Amino acid sequence: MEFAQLERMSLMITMDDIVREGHETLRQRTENVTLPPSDEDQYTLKEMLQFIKNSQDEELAEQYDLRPGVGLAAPQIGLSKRMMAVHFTDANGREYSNGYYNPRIVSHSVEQAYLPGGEGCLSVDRDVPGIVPRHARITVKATTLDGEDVKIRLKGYAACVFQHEIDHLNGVMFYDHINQDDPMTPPEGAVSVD
Ligand SMILES: O=CN(O)C[C@@H](CC1CCCC1)C(=O)N1NCCC[C@H]1C(=O)Nc1ccccn1
Ligand code: NI
Repeated sequence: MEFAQLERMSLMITMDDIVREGHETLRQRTENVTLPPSDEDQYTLKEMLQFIKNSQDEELAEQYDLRPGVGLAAPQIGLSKRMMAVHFTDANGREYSNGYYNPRIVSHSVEQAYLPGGEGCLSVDRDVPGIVPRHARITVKATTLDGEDVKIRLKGYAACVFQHEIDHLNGVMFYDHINQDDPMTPPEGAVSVD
């Protein structure tokens, strides 16, 4: 591998690598990743997962000025590819920490859910108040960082996080879902996620 590629490969992701609103990749549909993934795609997805972990480490977040996050999608680092990473523990103490290629929602509940405090985004440097209606339960098929084809059933906070990330892969931002006429009123029958 030539030096330039090695040099690019050795850099950790910081906030400087995260594109903000107005950058075209945030509004593009991404292309599927060809599997098995190239060394470069594998390295990138590993770095995306590492960024999320680093962002939740107080010392590293302080040292590198990272905004704590629980998920990251490739368009947020200017890469129009169907890749995302998550690292968080849900209210039941279940841990989610992995990178995914070509995640897709294969089924979902009619029932809706929402995070009571609304949502934010590392690519959005402003508060956008409002309820973001999500599917309360989803089933996701994807290939993990380790190359395993998985089918995951998600509900609650985890379902919201995965939907937020998969939205990015389709050029959708969280505020696209907010009801402009009545942003703070949850849709009929929607449940709040604790
Ligand atoms: O596309 C991905 N993103 O834009 C990062 C987002 C993803 C979440 C937003 C709502 C559901 C998924 C993200 O993580 N945030 N949004 C902006 C600031 C806060 C931050 C967050 O929620 N941090 C956090 C850290 C530790 C524990 C709990 N929360
Ligand atoms: Ni986001």
